[in-house]
Amino acid sequence: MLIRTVAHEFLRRQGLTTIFGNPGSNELPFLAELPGEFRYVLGLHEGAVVSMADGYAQATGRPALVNLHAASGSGNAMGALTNAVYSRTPLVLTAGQQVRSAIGLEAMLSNVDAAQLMRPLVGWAAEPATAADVPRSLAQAVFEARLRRRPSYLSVPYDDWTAEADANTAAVLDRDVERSAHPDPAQLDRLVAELQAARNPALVLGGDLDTDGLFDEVTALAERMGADTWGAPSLFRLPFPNRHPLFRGVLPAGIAPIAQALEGHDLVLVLGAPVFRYHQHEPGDLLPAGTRLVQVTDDAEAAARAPMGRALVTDPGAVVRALLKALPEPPEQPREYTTPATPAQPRSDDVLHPEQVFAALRDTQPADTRYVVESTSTSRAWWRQIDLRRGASYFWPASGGLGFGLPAAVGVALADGDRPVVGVIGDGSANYGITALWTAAQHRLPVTVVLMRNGTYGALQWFADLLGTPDAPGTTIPGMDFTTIAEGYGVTGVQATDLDHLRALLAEPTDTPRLVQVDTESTRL
Ligand SMILES: Cc1ncc(Cn2c(C)c(CCOP(=O)(O)OP(=O)(O)O)sc2=O)c(N)n1
Ligand SMILES: [Ca+2]
Repeated sequence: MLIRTVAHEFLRRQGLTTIFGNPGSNELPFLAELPGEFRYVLGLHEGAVVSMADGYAQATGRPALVNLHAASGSGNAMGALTNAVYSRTPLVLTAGQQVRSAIGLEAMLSNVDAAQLMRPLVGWAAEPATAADVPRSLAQAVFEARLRRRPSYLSVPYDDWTAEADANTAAVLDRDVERSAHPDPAQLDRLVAELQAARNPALVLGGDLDTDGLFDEVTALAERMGADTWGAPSLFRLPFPNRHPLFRGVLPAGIAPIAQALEGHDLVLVLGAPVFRYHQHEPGDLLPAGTRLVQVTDDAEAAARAPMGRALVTDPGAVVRALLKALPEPPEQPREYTTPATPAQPRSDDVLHPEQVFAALRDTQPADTRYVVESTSTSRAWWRQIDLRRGASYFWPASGGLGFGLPAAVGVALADGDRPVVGVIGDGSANYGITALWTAAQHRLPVTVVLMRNGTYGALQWFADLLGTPDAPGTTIPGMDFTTIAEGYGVTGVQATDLDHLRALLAEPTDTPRLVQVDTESTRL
């Protein structure tokens, strides 16, 4: 039996039969003789490949397999990989390497120090010392990704795949690794006592809770506590209904504004989030005077690096379920969802305000739509208008690395055809993952891309104001027409001419990929 055969069989048993990739000659010996259950999703750039896999893994809730080309391909993947690191997506990255005898003399396509290239982004990286160790190393890459909830990377010299496997090599086929982490009863008792003693506790909820499928339990916990509930700053998934009467918004990503937002709360319970994913530097007090913070996360590194508070490293889901058991039921309260504000109007009549676009999506798209959003200056408008009441409804680039949105929308659509998928993509962001349109066309995916064309890197213009650098160059991007770019990749492109036309376009269901371009006013974060 060949090493390749053992590797394919191990991947099949682990359910890793969808390969997101862009191949070079080094990868062909791995991709040969794939069993029938496998499918290969070709992306035209490694950034798009990784972000498609990221969206797919987040939507399926399982690891996803990626196959990249040596150094050039792996290097192209790094930007997209930063998002997968912070959304804690268990991607298994494999990459082809030159034949063993040619690596040292740096023949073409040698990845000279393959494992080193991908650190510190990946949680684990290796290149097996012998062909016989390839299947075990592949298994380790899979288990490391799952256990660390962080991408892993394995580089394999391409002459290894056709080496003969021995009985020990094949032993890996029966392996599996599980982990369970439950809080200690004393830790729980202490947390319950703190919550019951708190005068005015607040909840801060992180994207990990939605990744873990805890949307409904967390909503029940907030109602049980009757607590003001916030989304964690730089939120990459929505773990709570954003129009729920207890929802106070997504915390701003600045030190001082977070402390201001939490004013009046004597205890802040952070679930499934780092403390905190700050962004713009707005120095100030970390917390209001007298406020205590408790963080519950299974991300030990996030717990270790927090600048304040106490952390409990355990499964947040286990804590949520335990608190639901321990805290008394409140009197029945009507759950009156909040009504969106009237959408803001643009300053000129040849563009729409982003709030008008988002209100149109809210009013026309099915309630179970999944949104993949990468439009960096319109977040305030987004949360003022959208109404999301289900889990796995919102995906955002977790490290802020652009190029996630368009490919991830394709990956989410590939994962689950039961829920409609809409990408809300800025005209700047679109360019970093634009090739994913081609993959969407090839797979005839029913995904809608709303292309927000404001002719600027709007978020950077906001930062330029904040940083006092209004004269910085490189923040305007005029003259692009994504309807023709989309057509060039095989996707129908339509220009929305006004609000009524946009609403009519969005109200039409689609069974093929389409891009709807809308001219919008450049707004501030
Ligand atoms: C890979 C990459 N390159 C550059 C940036 C820097 N950047 C850039 C270039 C932004 C502007 C995005 O423009 P957009 O058109 O997508 O959205 P807005 O106009 O709404 O800001 S926001 C931001 O952080 C980034 N985050 N990631
Ligand atoms: Ca823009």
